[in-house]
Amino acid sequence: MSTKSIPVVTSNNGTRNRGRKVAVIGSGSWGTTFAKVLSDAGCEVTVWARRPEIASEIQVAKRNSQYLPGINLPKTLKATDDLATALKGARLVFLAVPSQTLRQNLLDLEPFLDRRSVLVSLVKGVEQTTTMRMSEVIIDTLDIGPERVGVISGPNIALEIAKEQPTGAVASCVDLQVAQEIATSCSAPYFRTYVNTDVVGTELGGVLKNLIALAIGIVDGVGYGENTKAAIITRGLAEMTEFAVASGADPVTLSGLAGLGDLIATCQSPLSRNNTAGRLIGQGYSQEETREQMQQTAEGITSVPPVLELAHERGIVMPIVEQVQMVLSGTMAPKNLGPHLATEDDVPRPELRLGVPQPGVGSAL
Ligand SMILES: NC(=O)c1ccc[n+]([C@@H]2O[C@H](COP(=O)([O-])OP(=O)(O)OC[C@H]3O[C@@H](n4cnc5c(N)ncnc54)[C@H](O)[C@@H]3O)[C@@H](O)[C@H]2O)c1
Ligand SMILES: O=P(O)(O)OC[C@H](O)CO
Repeated sequence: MSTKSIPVVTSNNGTRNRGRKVAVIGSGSWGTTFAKVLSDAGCEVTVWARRPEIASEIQVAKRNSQYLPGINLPKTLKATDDLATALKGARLVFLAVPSQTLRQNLLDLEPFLDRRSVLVSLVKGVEQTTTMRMSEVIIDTLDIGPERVGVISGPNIALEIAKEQPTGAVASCVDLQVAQEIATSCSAPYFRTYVNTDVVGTELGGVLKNLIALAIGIVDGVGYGENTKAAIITRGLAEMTEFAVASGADPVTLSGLAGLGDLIATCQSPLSRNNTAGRLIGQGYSQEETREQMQQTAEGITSVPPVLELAHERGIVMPIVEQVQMVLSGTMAPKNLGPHLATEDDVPRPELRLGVPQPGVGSAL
């Protein structure tokens, strides 16, 4: 056997990002992990933590033992509980807080923002009270143009990435140059970031896969096997695509990392909080008991009602998401969730239609 050494894949972003100051708002599992990615890509990173004890543990011990047990964070990573300190000199500001608190967090940080800064959402939820996507919440709250707002999404289970297991993501902004700047800042040797300008599709991929992962968790909790799960994933992708296209997304985005890629990761991983929440509900725990058991954010649970509200407005049928809603509200037993009850057809329908689903031209579902 040859003893030749195998070349190690490295990134030159360490030098490309030299001197680039960035801030990460939120120090839960994803905020802390993403701060590590940015640091490993060569950026000068400061994380803002709401709780002083978490800021202090990251700053001093280079650990976040509540969210990333056993992970050593980069020596250069800084943390603070002071927004002004975190945002000083940051051209890129990455947001990693729960979707339902983002609006208030933005109001709090607005006085300290550089006027040229770009805000990048890492959040995969919808605001319940307004049904807005996170990029819309940013634009609405800060009254800034879409060229100053980006989104990053993809198959990104935090703990795997914190262990430097390789994966990819997409950085999206209506301005391609800004998307490229964001992608450069977070391209580390184990984290490959692609670009697109389809903010709607990139963002909705991350929101909608959580709802399908809840369904997968529910049937897993019931004890159903791989056929049921494969059918839900496949039909789930069709629901996601139809909803996203009706919202203005490019269907191609939904077959990329932010759509299919993230759907696979979230539906397969026992580390996924949405998958886990679904599993607990499938095992018979109430929504309240499930919330109590979950120590971390499961965005899917709060996104179901606003997504269905938007689907009804747009004339989109989402049988799997409707079933998840019925299970969550206690009007359907978890064992009844599955593609067999999704529709009642007089005449069996074709499985797939060629071409792109068009809003208002009959449902692909
Ligand atoms: N964890 C992942 O693998 C992952 C990956 C990609 C995207 N995301 C998305 O990132 C977002 C954040 O998720 P997470 O995994 O970091 O969640 P988490 O539950 O691990 O952490 C949430 C953080 O927000 C803080 N927080 C709670 N209320 C707050 C408030 N009012 N103001 C400010 N901070 C508050 C918590 O203290 C915690 O630090 C979610 O939208 C999630 O979908 C998570
Ligand atoms: O743990 P979840 O279910 O919030 O999923 C985490 C990420 O979104 C996976 O990409």
